[in-house]
Amino acid sequence: MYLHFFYIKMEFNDDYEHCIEEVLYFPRNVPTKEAENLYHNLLEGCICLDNCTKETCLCIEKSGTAYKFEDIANLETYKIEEKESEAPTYECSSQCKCCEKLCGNKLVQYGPRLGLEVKLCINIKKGFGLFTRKKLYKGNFICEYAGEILTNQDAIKRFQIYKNSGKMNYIFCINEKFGTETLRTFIDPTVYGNIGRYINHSCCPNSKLVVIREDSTMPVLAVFSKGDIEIGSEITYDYGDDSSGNEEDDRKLCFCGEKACRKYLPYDQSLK
Ligand SMILES: C[S@@+](CC[C@H](N)C(=O)[O-])C[C@H]1O[C@@H](n2cnc3c(N)ncnc32)[C@H](O)[C@@H]1O
Repeated sequence: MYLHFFYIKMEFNDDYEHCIEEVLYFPRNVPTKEAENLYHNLLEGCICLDNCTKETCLCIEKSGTAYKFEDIANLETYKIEEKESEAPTYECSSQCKCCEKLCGNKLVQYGPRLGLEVKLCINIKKGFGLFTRKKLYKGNFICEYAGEILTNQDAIKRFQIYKNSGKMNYIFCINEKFGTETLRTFIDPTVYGNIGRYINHSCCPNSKLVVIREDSTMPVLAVFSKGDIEIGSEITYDYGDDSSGNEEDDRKLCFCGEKACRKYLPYDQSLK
């Protein structure tokens, strides 16, 4: 009886809603019909008999790092380690043989942490933003950036439609390098998405993006804190390196308010 109680995992509970009616809450990525076949390959899982460790687990070995935690049963205590390579982090999944409750290599798949809040930013030109009502520590998982997964062609088409109708851009392109190949994945939470869609850009951000893989080759984009984040702070990450150009090139002004502001929001030239 005591053991049973000890092993109950305090899972995150994805009970957020959108504050905008026309947006539908989708907790995880969903490929469109056109993109469905891009990610049909299942990944090999681990064969750990009980808990997963750096020494035994194939998924942790592929990642190069493991999550650190004070309490395996409390996901709020989990932290991602810094790693030198930009290789994805492989979480254990339905393909693995390890024991669900004893595995410390599952985090992002349980959904966003509690205590996040969507509200209008003080500078209303930024629109809504995502804020935390709880203190976060360096390496804590915040939420996924989930939405529809698009083909390259659809991403270009939709980007133009959104731009011509004066809408904000939510399409995010993940660029992953595998040797000489670059894999580009487009996530669009404009209509179907989760709470991650409200995260604004900052030129001096408090969070970063990490690419995760679970049971398939479809990437999952996860937001982790870069340092400690105080109660009430807005969660931000850097949308990308390319802040070149000017308003004549349709560049949007950045209102992050940081001293080191690069003046324009980063822009993905390939969607132009
Ligand atoms: C992913 S959405 C972020 C959430 C958005 N603010 C909202 O109200 O839903 C990206 C859009 O937010 C706005 N945005 C994000 N960061 C900004 C910043 N630092 N300065 C100005 N606008 C920003 C831009 O319009 C951008 O296209």
